[in-house]
Amino acid sequence: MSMRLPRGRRRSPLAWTTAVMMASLVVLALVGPLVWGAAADRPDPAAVLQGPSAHHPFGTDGLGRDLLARVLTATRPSLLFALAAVLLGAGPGVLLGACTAVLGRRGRRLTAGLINLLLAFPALLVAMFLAVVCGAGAAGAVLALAAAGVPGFARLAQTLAAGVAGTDHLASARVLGLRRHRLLWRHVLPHIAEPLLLSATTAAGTTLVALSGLSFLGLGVQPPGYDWGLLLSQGLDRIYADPLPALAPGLAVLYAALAFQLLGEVLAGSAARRPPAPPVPSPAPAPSGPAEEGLVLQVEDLGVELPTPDGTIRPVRGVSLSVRAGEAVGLVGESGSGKSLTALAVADLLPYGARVSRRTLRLLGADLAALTSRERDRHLATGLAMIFQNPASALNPTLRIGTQLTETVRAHRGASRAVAAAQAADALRRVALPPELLRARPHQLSGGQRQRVMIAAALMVRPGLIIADEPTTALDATVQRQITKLLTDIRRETSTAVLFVSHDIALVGEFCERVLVMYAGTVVEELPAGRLADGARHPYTRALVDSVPDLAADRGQPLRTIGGAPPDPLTPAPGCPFEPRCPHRRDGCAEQAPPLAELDAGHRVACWHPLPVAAVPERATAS
Ligand SMILES: Nc1ncnc2c1ncn2[C@@H]1O[C@H](COP(=O)(O)OP(=O)(O)OP(=O)(O)O)[C@@H](O)[C@H]1O
Repeated sequence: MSMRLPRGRRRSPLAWTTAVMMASLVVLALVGPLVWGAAADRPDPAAVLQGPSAHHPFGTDGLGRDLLARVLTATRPSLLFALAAVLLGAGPGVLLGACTAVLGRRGRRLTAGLINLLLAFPALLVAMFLAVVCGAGAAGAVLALAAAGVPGFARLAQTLAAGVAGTDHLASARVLGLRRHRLLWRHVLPHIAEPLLLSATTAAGTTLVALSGLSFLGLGVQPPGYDWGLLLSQGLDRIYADPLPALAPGLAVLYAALAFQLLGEVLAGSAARRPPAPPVPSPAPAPSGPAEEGLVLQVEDLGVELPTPDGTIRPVRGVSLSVRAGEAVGLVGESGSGKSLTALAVADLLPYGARVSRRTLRLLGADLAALTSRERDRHLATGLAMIFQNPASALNPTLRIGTQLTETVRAHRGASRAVAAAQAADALRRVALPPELLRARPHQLSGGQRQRVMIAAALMVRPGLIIADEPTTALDATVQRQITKLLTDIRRETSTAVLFVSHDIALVGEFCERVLVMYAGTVVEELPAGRLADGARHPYTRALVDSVPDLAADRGQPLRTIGGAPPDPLTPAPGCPFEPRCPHRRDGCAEQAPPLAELDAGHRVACWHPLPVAAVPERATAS
């Protein structure tokens, strides 16, 4: 986390003023008691309650002690007590709020309810009540203000953590099976630390004022100790005769509070904000069907339901797929066809609120539904790796590459730091990256290098299956080829299976051995990749293949697209979902959805009237 100011800010008058004010406070807090401490405590019966003079610029108090020395000396306790109250309040508050990003659904609800309940009590009243209960004194006042600050920090941390909860790198860390406390310390707190620190800075100013207020009311620091609040209260009796003994500590409080506010303001100008979104894994009930020999992944009748503001949608319906060891299976379809949700359902990474149904869900032979949630996490962590579309967001920007590569094997396989580092260096070499990159941070790498790092991270756990969700979409064509070649080499060398999710049917055709075509949440055709170009029998698959431009295409003509739009997931029609867009539709197609029927070995299609193999397809409407 960097708190350095941008060049412009560092030079701005506001930044300079803030720096000078903060520096003066720090210096006074450090040297004040050493330089003026003795004078501040030395009584002088001959100079009791004197007004300002050359010898005592702010006058003296009832025991003849020099008030300037006392105000300067009070800088240290005043600041220390305020900072202690902020830290003691921020610690539990931040933990309470941030843990909502890693807790299960129930835990998150309970925590959110608790935070809401705490926020219902006015902070200042709570502070005064607790100060009375704890008894007058500095410790009681600090604890009271700390307790009153907990709900505010908790709410802020909860809101910020909700933003982190939706990020790919937290999903990556989850799929690696990291325990909750690791997720919290490594993947949530570093990302929300900056705005929290800014908020704590500002809170230090308001807490200082509140603490002075408690001392002023006699509930805070007690004599013979003193802070600015107590000095203010002692000077108030004679404010009409000698205003300075009351004004000086009051101005000191104002000065310090302003310095903290400005510091927060200046730092906030350089802080980055992150967008929020709330996802978590979802449970899956009911036992799975029988295991099939040789399958790395066996999915039967998978369905996903999602609540939306307009009603519940079923973006994945009755999807069945299987992947064998070392095989590459492509999942292809237009945007919104349900590819990613299918992949996320397998990895137990669906968004919050999603409901999963399935007849069978087996990874490496194990029925995921039959495992306890801890066993399932562990099985997924060691059996499956996920590569996301955007390697920039899938890697944690605050951690070095080495840390990100090693943390899974250290957590799951108990590898020592040295062994894990050696394995990470090997993994980097296998993806053609120099081991020196272990010390680099994600921002120092190119997009292609980051995606190689993601693949290296996947290799570290030696998974049976890699799910690659649009792994090359964010990369240029050359790097795209390098990454798919790398995945092919890894697959051949290690027999790792790959489920390759992409909207690019040409790429899937090249990379995969088998292809499943999805439309409106269902699989409409499954066929060997080699038969895509001329053997596709579903009109939708044909249209997808035909929409791929080639070098021979006439550049004067518009690119071929599929006319019409996918069906509204809120109002699914009873018949074939592609019927309204299908150039080959016939009577009856709209009445009942066709089942996924086997045409010949390895080729299944969900169409009432599959296109004949030899037919020259009627091109989909150009639009
Ligand atoms: N969290 C969510 N809440 C509501 N609807 C969602 C959510 N996530 C996805 N959907 C909807 O579910 C459908 C399928 O989404 P999914 O991401 O699986 O599609 P996709 O085929 O992977 O598309 P893309 O290639 O654009 O990612 C889409 O209509 C999408 O709008």
